[in-house]
Amino acid sequence: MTEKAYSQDLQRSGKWRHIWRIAGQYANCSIFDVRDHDELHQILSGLPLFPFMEISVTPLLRHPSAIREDDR
Ligand SMILES: O=C(O)C[C@H]1C=CC(=O)O1
Repeated sequence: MTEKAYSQDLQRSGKWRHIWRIAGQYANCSIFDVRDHDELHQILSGLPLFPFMEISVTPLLRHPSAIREDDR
């Protein structure tokens, strides 16, 4: 499976909620909706380019001042 197909399948499933290109870089900023660290690791390590990637992970949670009920 290609990187694009793998990513788009996960986007359709709702696990990979956002993918944004970082302007001026071959890099992206993505938001995943996962159960736990283990699920995130399984998803990231399944990327065909995983062995060549530099990934940093920042856990996020809903902000108490957020006004939208559903950020999807
Ligand atoms: O282009 C990228 O940012 C790398 C990679 C991540 C998802 C995808 O479709 O390609």
